[in-house]
Amino acid sequence: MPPYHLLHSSSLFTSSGMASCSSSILGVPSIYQTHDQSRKPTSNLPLSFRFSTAHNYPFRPFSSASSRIKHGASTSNSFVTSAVFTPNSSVLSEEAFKGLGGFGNVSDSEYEYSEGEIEGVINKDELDMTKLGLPQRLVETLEKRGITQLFPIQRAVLVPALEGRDIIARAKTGTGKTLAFGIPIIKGLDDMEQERGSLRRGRLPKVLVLAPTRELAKQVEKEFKESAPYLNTVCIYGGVSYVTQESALSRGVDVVVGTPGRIIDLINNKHLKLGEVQYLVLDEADQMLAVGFEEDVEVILEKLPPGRQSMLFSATMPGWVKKLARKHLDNPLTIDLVGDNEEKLAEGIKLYAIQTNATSKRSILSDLVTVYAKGGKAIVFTQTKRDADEVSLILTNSIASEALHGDISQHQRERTLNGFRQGKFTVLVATDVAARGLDIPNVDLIIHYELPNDPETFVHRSGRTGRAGKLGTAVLMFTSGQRRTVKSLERDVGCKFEYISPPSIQEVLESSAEQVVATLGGVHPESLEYFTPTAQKLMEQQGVNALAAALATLSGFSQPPSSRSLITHQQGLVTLQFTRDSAITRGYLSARSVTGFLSDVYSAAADEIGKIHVIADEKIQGAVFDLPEEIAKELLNKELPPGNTITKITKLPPLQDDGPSNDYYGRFSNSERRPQRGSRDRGGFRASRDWLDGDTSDGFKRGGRSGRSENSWSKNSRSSGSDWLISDRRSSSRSPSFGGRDGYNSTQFGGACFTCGRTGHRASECPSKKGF
Ligand SMILES: Nc1ncnc2c1ncn2[C@@H]1O[C@H](COP(=O)(O)OP(=O)(O)OP(=O)(O)O)[C@@H](O)[C@H]1O
Repeated sequence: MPPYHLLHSSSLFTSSGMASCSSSILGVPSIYQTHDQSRKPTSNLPLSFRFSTAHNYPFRPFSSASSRIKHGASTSNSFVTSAVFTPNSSVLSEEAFKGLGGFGNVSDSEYEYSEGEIEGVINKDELDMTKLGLPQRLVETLEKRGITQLFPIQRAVLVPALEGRDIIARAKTGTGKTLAFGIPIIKGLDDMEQERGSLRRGRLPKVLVLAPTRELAKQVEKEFKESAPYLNTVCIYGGVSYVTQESALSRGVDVVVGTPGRIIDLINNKHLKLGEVQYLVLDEADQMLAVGFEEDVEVILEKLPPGRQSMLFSATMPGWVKKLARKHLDNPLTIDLVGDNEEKLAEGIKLYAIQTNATSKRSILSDLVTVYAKGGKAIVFTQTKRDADEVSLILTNSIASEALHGDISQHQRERTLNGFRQGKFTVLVATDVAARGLDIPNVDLIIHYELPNDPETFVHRSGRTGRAGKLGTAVLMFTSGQRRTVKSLERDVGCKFEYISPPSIQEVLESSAEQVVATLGGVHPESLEYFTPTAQKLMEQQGVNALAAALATLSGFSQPPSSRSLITHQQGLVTLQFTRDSAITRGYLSARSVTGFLSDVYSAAADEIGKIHVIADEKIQGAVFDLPEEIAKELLNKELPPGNTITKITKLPPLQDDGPSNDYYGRFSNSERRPQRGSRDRGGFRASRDWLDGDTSDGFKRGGRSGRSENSWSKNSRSSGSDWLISDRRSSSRSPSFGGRDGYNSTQFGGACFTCGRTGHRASECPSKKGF
């Protein structure tokens, strides 16, 4: 048997090693039985893996980018097939795909395969749950949940995991990592049970899964319980009574899933004994570090018996995770379905970015939810617990919403999440504690109400939608000062945003009406009978207006929507466009000349005007600006000198400065009370530590956030990470959530005077005007 290039933890990703190449371990008719030196890849690929959209795979792993098999050079002592299959530039050991088709043992070359070449090679049966030699009862429970075919990460992990290999793996969000370790473990337990007879009372756990958050732990527990209800799975986490967990353990247990703090407590009080653990899973290992669990994890790992099998799932590979892997994993195989260069987000997530400011973002938020979630579920991510509460409260006026963060009791958090899962309310406003691992089916929209702290958080937040192959939308809200950070984000994550404007009133009304129409479809026919006579009478009397009135009321628009600025989206303002005929008036149009013009026509308008934006079109001399509704109405009625026009517009033309340059333009940004810098609870990981394992007595002592993780999975992200931090820091000083400039006076005019150009007073109060 020739040696194969494997990805080892000893060098963590580069060294070579020996591997056996067993076949048909799952009863899969394997094309790849041995590494035959004589086989060479040709256009008839020996490697086979088919990812066809017809099978509804969670992402297009091997299709969009060319997929590569790298064949390494012969070494002096042996021929090394560096058969690293790189779907979408992912690094994936050949070992992981044993049984899926042969990697030829070939000469020193590299092959690029097109989508067409890759497709059509793998045998579909190789992903079919019924044909993998899995326990029948597992196949049946999975089938009942609609899980009939392996997802790529599950297929990649399955064979080596069943062979007993230690594994380090990563895959994109929502691609089924839980079952990737769950299926082989359940099969392993099933085999053990067959050998040893029925499961005895008081038995010690064979499986330990460590998760960084309670919610994630509960989810993994759920996945095990739903897939193998015949096993006893116990979830151990803080914030709830010890008694239930202790008695569950004493009854005998197969799988323990939990957060490190409570697990340590139960080990210490001797209710949890790890002496028979045969499988260890470290889920979201990098997150353990981020939330300060590293010490606990190390203590737990020391207590596990040697010879167990370990699997480590991690989105990034900070030094601590590498060290952990080196110390506690045995010659692990690395499976990376994300890769360095390609997009880190799961396929099917459409990304939008919208520039907002402190004043407008709340009103824009509810419109974004209306237009982009279309009545489905949405999660809004805020930076702080306080923001989560406030935003949820404000949204509740128009859309049913609840907040979720670490200050909410464990029981309430579970109620909230269940309510959201069941569709009792449609918008969850959460801090980043909900960013990782939460698997809530059919979340249509993610809104980043505040920029995430780092690219990984962006990926994980966004990954709460577009799960298991479904489509989803994520919208990033940012201020003008954060543009650079948004660009860094695109670079780091390998994604592209489509920049959008706030939804227009028309779009909001249309979406609301569509949602009402969808709800109408759910009215029970028997209920209809009660209302039909009245409906008929109304139709006779009012025709289509009757229906329109019903739609308007149900949409929450029984009163016409108030006007809204197209520039700031603030209610009660109207955006007007001023143009002058360049044939009549020569010269450059400036903001000051617009104010001057307005002063002559209607001075109240000049006094009340917000920031003036000059139109970016060489052929048009014009500008747009906001005015309060009443003043705008008056102005529109004024007679203007020939060659000048003022109109109310419904769509913004391209503007020279691309919208407001900071959060302090014109009087209209003053209306919102701004909290003082420092008075905010910054939330973040440290503050959210109690969410994770809140029952531990030492609270945050174990370290909280241990600094930003270095990311060795991605060469790019390390270098650009510092960019990110720099731009983030820079932007945070301007961030609306921290109140902007120190000493900001909420009653003071924040814009520049259009007469003299100085800040701090309006044109009407301009000292220089007195001399006119
Ligand atoms: N083979 C499959 N077929 C259909 N659905 C599946 C399959 N495997 C997993 N799922 C479902 O896909 C969803 C996402 O799975 P899971 O939560 O394990 O993803 P994940 O990769 O761990 O995501 P994250 O990185 O966000 O934690 C779950 O609802 C799960 O039940």
